[in-house]
Amino acid sequence: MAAIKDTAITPVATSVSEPMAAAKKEEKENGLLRFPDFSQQFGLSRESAAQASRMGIPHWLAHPTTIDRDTTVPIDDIRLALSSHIISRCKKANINTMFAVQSAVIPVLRAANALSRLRQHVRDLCVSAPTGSGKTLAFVIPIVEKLRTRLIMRLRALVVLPTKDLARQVKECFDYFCVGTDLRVGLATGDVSLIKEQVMLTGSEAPLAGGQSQVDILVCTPGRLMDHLTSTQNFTLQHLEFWVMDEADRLLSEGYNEWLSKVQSSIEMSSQSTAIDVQSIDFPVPDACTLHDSESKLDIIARPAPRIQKLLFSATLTRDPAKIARLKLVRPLYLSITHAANDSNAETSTEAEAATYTFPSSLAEYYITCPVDEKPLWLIYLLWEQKISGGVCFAKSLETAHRLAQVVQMWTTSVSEDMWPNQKIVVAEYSSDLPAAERVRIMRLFKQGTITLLICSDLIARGLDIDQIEAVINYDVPTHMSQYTHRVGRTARAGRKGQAYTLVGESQAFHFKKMMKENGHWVGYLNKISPNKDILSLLREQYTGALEKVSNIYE
Ligand SMILES: Nc1ncnc2c1ncn2[C@@H]1O[C@H](COP(=O)(O)OP(=O)(O)OP(=O)(O)O)[C@@H](O)[C@H]1O
Repeated sequence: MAAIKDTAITPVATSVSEPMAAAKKEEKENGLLRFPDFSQQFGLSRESAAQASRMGIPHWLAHPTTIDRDTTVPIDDIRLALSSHIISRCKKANINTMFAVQSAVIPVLRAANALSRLRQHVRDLCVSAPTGSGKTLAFVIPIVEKLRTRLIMRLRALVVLPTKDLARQVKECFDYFCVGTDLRVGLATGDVSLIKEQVMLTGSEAPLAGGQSQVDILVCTPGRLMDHLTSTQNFTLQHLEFWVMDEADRLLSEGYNEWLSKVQSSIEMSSQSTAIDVQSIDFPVPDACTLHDSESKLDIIARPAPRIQKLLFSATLTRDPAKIARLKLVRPLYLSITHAANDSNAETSTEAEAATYTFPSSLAEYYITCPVDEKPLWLIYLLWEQKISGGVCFAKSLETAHRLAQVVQMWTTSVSEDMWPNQKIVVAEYSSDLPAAERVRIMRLFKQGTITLLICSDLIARGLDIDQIEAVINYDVPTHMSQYTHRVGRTARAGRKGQAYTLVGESQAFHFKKMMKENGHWVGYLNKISPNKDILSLLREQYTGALEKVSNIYE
């Protein structure tokens, strides 16, 4: 997810292949009109496709349309069909080419929007693309393009994200591209009171049969969306055209069960309520349907509601058939940004097929094996030896993060300056327990470089887009590949270089290696660091002192 920044960003290396010789029928239907690299060149083998079908994975999900992650397209390429408004906003943010995911998704959405006003034919889209590959702009740009010429304000785009921080980030991105248009973007995350949000969303009018909206685009978290569906007067999804689920696999996971069915039923109810007998209308004309509109009341009410296009984005999209079925997708198209070299790095063909996780090409990955009970010492060793600044260190729980931060802090204060020529380590704990203002302060100091290492739980493991993160350290070994993917994805974003280090306890080494191998991400990806024993024993002395001080705090 991205806030648009003023700083120059180096895009990934350009490798636009020739347009395909002939647009196939299927591609035309998808809106994939003669676009580069859209062949099924890295699709599943026949064998694994058969296996997918045995597992109940639908055909479309087992056969993604794949796009090489190094594909880029200039922003003024005719196939993107971008307006001068969007092009100038892009240029202002130093965005001169579209990344692979944007090059793939934007034409599909632009084509779908252009083809029919009623959009009855539109296909739902599932997009899987590596962390930091630019998924946010892939939906922000086409939505703004579609809506920026609208006449009246209605809630037409709903963007749902799992956390407040991510929602705020995406809202900033929409705000940036909406500058110079009449579009209004709302944020509903519970950061302000429900009443304030209600006034922001729908005003304070008496109930209107068709609802009313003061925003065109709403970025929200699932919990707050449910609050508005149940208790906000005039809040309606009946005019919705886009429903984006970013970090979709998270939104479909156990903890987020209820919201999906609530939104689905709200949409179904409103689509039924549009099938009104037009002769019998005697309720007040809904504001959202008529104000400033050139169309007549009957036109609007009699017309079927536009079909909502569901857009799912994730770096680790679920292939669980049951979860996917709950979404009730219509003619879904699955776009997957992947990497041809996945195949060449994998040891075996089974590994190549298992390589469903794609990582940024600018990411270097390392691991270091160490005794579990000495992990803090080895973390300190890594910080020192690898000269890590701008680092984020992930621990498995808030408690571990808290204790670890204390040990490292004690250690940094107990070593003499001359042990650290030209290197300063300033550590801060960053946790959901901290008040929001304190988190903002810590993040500001981190961005300024005053704090060099953030120690946290998985709070910011997903989606967060911070340029200054140069390295990620897995202090606790991730238990799932998707957890590993999202954590390390906080660095090496948008083509920038980044490093990921994993501290693997000796007893965890077997499972870590197994997980990586099963996911086709071991040989050629993970590099082992062998420690310098002399330096380690030098550091051990101060470390023991720091440990004692922390133990005293707890006694
Ligand atoms: N075409 C582009 N040119 C230059 N920079 C870009 C481009 N597109 C996106 N970016 C920048 O790339 C960074 C990562 O983008 P974004 O946050 O959308 O990634 P993401 O794919 O959503 O990652 P994650 O899966 O971790 O959420 C952002 O800082 C964004 O501004």
